[in-house]
Amino acid sequence: MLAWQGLGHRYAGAGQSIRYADFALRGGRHLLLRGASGSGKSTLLALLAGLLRVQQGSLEVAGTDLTALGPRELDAWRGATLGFVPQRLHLSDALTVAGNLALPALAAGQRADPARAAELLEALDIAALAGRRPHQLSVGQAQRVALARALMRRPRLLLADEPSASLDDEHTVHMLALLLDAAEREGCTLVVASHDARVVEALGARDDVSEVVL
Ligand SMILES: Nc1ncnc2c1ncn2[C@@H]1O[C@H](COP(=O)(O)OP(=O)(O)OP(=O)(O)O)[C@@H](O)[C@H]1O
Repeated sequence: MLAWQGLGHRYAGAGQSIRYADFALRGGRHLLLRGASGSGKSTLLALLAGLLRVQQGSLEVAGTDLTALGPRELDAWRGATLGFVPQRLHLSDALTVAGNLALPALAAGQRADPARAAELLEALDIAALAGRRPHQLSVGQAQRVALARALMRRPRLLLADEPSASLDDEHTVHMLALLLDAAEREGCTLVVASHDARVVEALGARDDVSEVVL
C-alpha cells in the first residue's frame, strides 16, 4: 500500500537532508507517523501526498510509483487517490458546509456530488449543519466537515496532520474514532501524523496500526 526506500528530502537552502528509514505498510493496516517537532512528519506527509516531489530514493503510494509521475499526472493522481485533513482545516467561510464539500470535485473540473455530500454528512452526524458557514461551527463540528470533505472523492488513502491540535482529551478520543471509523467504512488506509502523546497512546494500542518513529 505504502513503501519507501532511500527516501530523503532537502529543502532549498537547508544544509542537511531529512532521511527516512526504509519502510513498507501492508494492505489493511493503518499508519501512525510520530516524532518530535521538526523530525520531518509534515515533510513525509507532503511527500506521500505528492505535494513535494521525490528528490531522493523511491516512494510507492497506493500502487503508484510517485517518482514516475509528472506534475499534471501527480495532480490528477492526488485528486483521485488522496483525502487530506490538514492541521488548519482551511474551510472556506464564503461557502456553506455543503458548498465546502462540493469544492474537491469542482477543483478537479468535475460536477459536484450532493448525494455523496449528504451521505457523508449523515454518516458523520452533521447533516443538520449543511447550510451553516464554517464560522458558525464548533471546533469538533468543523473537523467533521473537513473529514467529510477529505472523503468526498472516495480516497484510497486518508491523511490526517496533527488531528488533535487544539482539542481537549475527550474531543481527541472522539476525533480518532471518527477517523478510524471513516477509514473502515470507506475501505481506505489512514495515515496520522502526530507528536501528541494521547494520539500515540490511543493508536499504539491498536493491532491494526503500524508506527513509523521519526
Ligand atoms: N519550507 C521549508 N524550508 C526549509 N526548511 C523546512 C521547510 N519546512 C520544514 N523545514 C524543516 O524541515 C524539518 C522537518 O520539518 P517538518 O515540518 O517536516 O517537521 P514536523 O515533524 O512535521 O514538525 P512539527 O511537529 O513541528 O510540525 C525541520 O527542521 C524544519 O525546520
